[in-house]
Amino acid sequence: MHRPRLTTGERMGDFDDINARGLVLVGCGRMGGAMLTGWLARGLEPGSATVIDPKIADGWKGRGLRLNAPLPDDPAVLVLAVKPQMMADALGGMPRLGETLVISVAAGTTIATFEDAFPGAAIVRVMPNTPAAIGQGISAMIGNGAATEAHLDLAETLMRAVGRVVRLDHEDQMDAVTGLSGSGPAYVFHLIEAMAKAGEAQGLPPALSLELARMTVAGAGALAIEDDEDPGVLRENVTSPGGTTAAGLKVLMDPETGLPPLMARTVAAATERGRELGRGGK
Ligand SMILES: NC(=O)C1=CN([C@@H]2O[C@H](COP(=O)(O)OP(=O)(O)OC[C@H]3O[C@@H](n4cnc5c(N)ncnc54)[C@H](OP(=O)(O)O)[C@@H]3O)[C@@H](O)[C@H]2O)C=CC1
Ligand SMILES: O=C(O)[C@@H]1CCC=N1
Repeated sequence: MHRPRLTTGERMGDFDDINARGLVLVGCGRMGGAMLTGWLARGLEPGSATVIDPKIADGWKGRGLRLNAPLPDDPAVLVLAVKPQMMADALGGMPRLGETLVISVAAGTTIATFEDAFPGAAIVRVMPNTPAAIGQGISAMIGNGAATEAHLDLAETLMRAVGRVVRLDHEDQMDAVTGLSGSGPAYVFHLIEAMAKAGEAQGLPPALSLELARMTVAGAGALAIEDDEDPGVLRENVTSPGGTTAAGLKVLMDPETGLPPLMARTVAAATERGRELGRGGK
């Protein structure tokens, strides 16, 4: 099975340069907050992190972070984690930075937009996902022409602190990545909801049905990683000839009405929305 290059795990020492020069995080909501949690757990010194967010959540206060403080002159990295629709505002407030690597995790917003805002800067566009909050994310990244291997390694160090990392060949893959793995956790959570409802429809109590659905998705996901086996083989391992799974999959895998065409439309819609946001859509 073809697998892209994946890296995971990180040594504490890899934050040395970031701790010395500083990290700036602009936008500390769901995604920025998830990443910051992982970085602090992996060796980012709180006093090296300047966090800019006008409505910073109370949970971040009193932890030694530099909250809404003046930016350092030449931080190692500036991470932009505001909504694409807020990006122009956020960029408008940025001072000129020295040799700082600029990382954006925003859906849609293109490298060209950041090149206009930070002429000559090394820029890495990253698409993470929220399982980063528990170190189980997957991030895809691509750099601009000014981003050296050292810049890409620095971005990878940060993203490896919150999960696995894949490098893309072209920026135009980023919208499909967003539609698949960036948005994907929401699809999986909805799968849990739909399975739980389906169990209820067959007479199970709601709490029991939700527990069965949640652990089934979590366990199957963990097995898919641990076993390193093609998911089709894992599926066949569950499917006894003439058994219950075969009866269920006949419905789920129907090429006209089953999950494949539905998932194709789902990922296509999310991908197209990423493209729209990239064109400046609101
Ligand atoms: N959530 C996800 O699963 C993923 C999100 N992303 C990307 O991450 C980015 C952030 O998304 P998410 O974390 O969900 O959004 P959130 O709204 O949770 O977080 C964004 C934060 O930025 C704050 N903010 C708004 N404007 C500014 C500004 N000018 N300067 C500093 N902070 C500002 C917001 O404050 P306020 O609420 O007051 O506006 C908010 O706290 C988006 O670009 C999204 O595409 C990428 C992958 C996955
Ligand atoms: O919904 C969004 O636009 C963001 C990007 C990927 C996940 N959340």
